[in-house]
Amino acid sequence: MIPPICPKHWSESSGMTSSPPPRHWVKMEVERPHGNRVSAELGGADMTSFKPAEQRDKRFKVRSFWQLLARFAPHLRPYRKVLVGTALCMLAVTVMELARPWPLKLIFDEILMPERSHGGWLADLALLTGGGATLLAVAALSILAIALLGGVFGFGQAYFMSIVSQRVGAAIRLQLFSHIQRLSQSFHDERSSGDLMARLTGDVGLMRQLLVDTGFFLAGRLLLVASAIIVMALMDWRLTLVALLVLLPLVIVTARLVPQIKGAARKQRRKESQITQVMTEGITSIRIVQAYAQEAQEEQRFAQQVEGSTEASLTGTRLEAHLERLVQVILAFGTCAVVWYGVVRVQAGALTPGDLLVFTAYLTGMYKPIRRLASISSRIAKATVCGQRVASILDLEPEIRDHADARPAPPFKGEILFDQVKFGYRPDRPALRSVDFRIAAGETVALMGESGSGKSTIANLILRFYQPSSGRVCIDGTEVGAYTLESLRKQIAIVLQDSVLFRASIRANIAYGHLEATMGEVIAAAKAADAHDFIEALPDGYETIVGERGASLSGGQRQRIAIARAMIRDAPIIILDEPMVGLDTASEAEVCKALKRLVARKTCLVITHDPRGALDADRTLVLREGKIIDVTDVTRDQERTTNAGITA
Ligand SMILES: Nc1ncnc2c1ncn2[C@@H]1O[C@H](COP(=O)(O)OP(=O)(O)OP(=O)(O)O)[C@@H](O)[C@H]1O
Repeated sequence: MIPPICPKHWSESSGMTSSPPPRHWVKMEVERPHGNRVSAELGGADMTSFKPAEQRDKRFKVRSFWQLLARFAPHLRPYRKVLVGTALCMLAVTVMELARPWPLKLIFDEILMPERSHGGWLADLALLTGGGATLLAVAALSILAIALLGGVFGFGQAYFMSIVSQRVGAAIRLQLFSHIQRLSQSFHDERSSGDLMARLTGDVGLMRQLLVDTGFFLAGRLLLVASAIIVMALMDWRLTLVALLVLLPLVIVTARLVPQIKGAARKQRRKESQITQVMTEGITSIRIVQAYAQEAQEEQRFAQQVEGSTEASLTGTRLEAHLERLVQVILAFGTCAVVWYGVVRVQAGALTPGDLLVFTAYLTGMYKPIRRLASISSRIAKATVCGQRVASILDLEPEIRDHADARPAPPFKGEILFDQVKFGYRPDRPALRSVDFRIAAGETVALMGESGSGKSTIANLILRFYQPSSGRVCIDGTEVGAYTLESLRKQIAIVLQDSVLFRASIRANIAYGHLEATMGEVIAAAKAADAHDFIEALPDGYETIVGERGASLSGGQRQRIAIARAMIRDAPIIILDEPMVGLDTASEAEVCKALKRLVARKTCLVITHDPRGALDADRTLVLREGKIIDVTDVTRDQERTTNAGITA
């Protein structure tokens, strides 16, 4: 089978390989009639370890938070003005934080204990206001003004920050989505959609939140700590040294515990991603799950992942709590030493009581981010894991892409040539062994053969989803690799056994084959596909939203919409992959009629098990174990087998 189509797999005649889809299409959800792959990946393997062949030698670049910031910093560029606004607000907030204890110093040194004043600009202010009640009013109103201004600038900072954070998150998500859409089939063969969803939703969201919010928080705190240290040093460098002494034990403790916290946070984040993965697979594959009555098994698998995540989370929380207690004790020693030595300095007349007040206030501000060291490290570790998971996808180059000298394909006549084509999805397992055939323009050729003989692989190579390991696949005498992917695929229309319908109107689903199509063209295509009458009979006609998974339509109706979609594309080459399998006799007759109209005067390759599905093909090619064998040979084989059976 050709893999089922959806935006992540391929676009059925969409030509979405190198230009982004129009906005109204991006929103559509994908319907996959038989649910997602339920495969060996069910165990929720850690997909960060995945490296496709072409990437195996590349070392992963993002290892630390700073590398992560550097990696995604270009996304900040469009928001330079907002960033300047954030920086200015941050600066103002820092100034307000620094100013906060000064009115109290004014009250202590110039109102309560003027005899201990050391002069300076506060004493000048006291003189200017005449002291007493006026000075007290100035001090009290300053407290209010500083708080108000701090609040206003703090709001501005949070507002600008959220703009940057949301926009950057959206840009990264869009970049990742576009990139995933352009990655080759070989990549999608190996990835579960659950893993990709986890990266697109959870990882990008968390990374954005932590990267921008934690980044700004750290920047703000660093600014405050640096300016507080400068002001403190100017006031009394000895006391500042005492305040900074606590850094030594802090460094020792954090050097021991932070890596463990980071390890636990990384593990927890990976487990959370696996939960999303298992959850997405369970929900998107609900038909298979219910059909096989595997709900209990899915629940168990989900519970296992939740348990793993809870354990990692508990380990992280325990380590964080441990570090927090230690930091608190060390900081308490620091505060104790500063207050002790500070009082000695006040008694010695080197500082005023107000100075000590400012000192202790700054100390609190300085110690605040240190106290949050544990949670910050854990957030940083999580952001790094998320960033790594996102960057590891963005770093992948599509295996199949336009060659440097690729040119747009001219309008095809439709001749297809396979010349000594060899190909294997895995190097050790050939799917095609030296395949040779030619389909003339306008010819309909049926491709038959037992399951696994390589029929869909031939279609995959015509669409250039994969690269042959040797030999040539040509259209109109030119190798498909010489054309740009978009121009090649735009001239091929496909209809599959399980046609994918998007969660959108029937009109939009048909127009997917040719986005600029007019309503008249949509109706004409539907009429040609024998779909017009049943569409008109639906309550909203062409505007009927196809229910999730196309549940409101029968298999035959879905197929006829898919045929209309291929019809509207008016492509010179049509590929039909078992389009009538699973239909009842009545639907089969209707679909067959529509298909015959679709393939008239086009080059058509019909993949089928059943001679009835060959649509009066001009020729039949038969594949066996990756090799073409002439139809007459097969007939002879069959006759021989039949005769042998009769003789026996
Ligand atoms: N994405 C893939 N990765 C690895 N092996 C694959 C992949 N797709 C197909 N194969 C293998 O390649 C061989 C040919 O597969 P292909 O799908 O072309 O057969 P087919 O004749 O179309 O079968 P069917 O009629 O059952 O759809 C098979 O052995 C199959 O297991």
